[in-house]
Amino acid sequence: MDGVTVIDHPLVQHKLTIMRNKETSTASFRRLLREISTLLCYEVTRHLDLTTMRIETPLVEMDSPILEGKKLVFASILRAGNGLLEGMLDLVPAARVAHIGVYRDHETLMPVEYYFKAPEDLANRLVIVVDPMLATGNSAIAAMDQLKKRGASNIRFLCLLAAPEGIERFRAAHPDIPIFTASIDSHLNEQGYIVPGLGDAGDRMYGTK
Ligand SMILES: O=P(O)(O)OC[C@H]1O[C@H](OP(=O)(O)OP(=O)(O)O)[C@H](O)[C@@H]1O
Ligand SMILES: O=c1cc[nH]c(=O)[nH]1
Ligand SMILES: [Mg+2]
Repeated sequence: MDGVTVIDHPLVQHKLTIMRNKETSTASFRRLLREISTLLCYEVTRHLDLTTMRIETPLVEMDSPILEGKKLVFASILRAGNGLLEGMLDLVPAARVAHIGVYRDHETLMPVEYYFKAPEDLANRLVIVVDPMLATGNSAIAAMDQLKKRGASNIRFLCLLAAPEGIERFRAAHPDIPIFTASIDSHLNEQGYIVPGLGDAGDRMYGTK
């Protein structure tokens, strides 16, 4: 699918299967989400620009490649995005962080925005937005709208599961933003849940249901 990268690494798929299993405990689900996010982070950052740093090895001086971590922003769509965020920060501790509070109204499936805090000068940074679920796409689209309103123009979206309906809507609204996901699932059910899916990611992470 155009603009969508499916991260089908065996370790990712193995962990995802355990997360989908309804018998998996809250503690295990949270740990797996953190583990899987480091693997997904590896792929979503694959093409990042490097600069060089002059260092001395025990033998010689050299210009060695280094990431400009401060130029990177990880933006978590609350709440469930925080599960991905933690593993990403394990790998890139110097990244800056944005929090975007959005939940979807269970009746209308429309996004309700309640919080936004991001580093300044988003225009000069790569923003990687994380949320485990892309269902209707409404929450992610709202988050991207907010980031663009504040100047962000170089954005990527990382999720764990995506529904075809959400991908289509997201790509129509934000064709410039590539999507990275571990799976494109079958469809959305009448309540807007991804099938086969893994249920409500936030509730499974935090044990709120
Ligand atoms: O693509 P959509 O149809 O908008 O659905 C996806 C959104 O739903 C979930 O969040 P939820 O609204 O359950 O909030 P929570 O993370 O606070 O539980 C998920 O983490 C996404 O943000
Ligand atoms: O299946 C879904 C859809 C939206 N949000 C979730 O957490 N799960
Ligand atoms: Mg949410």
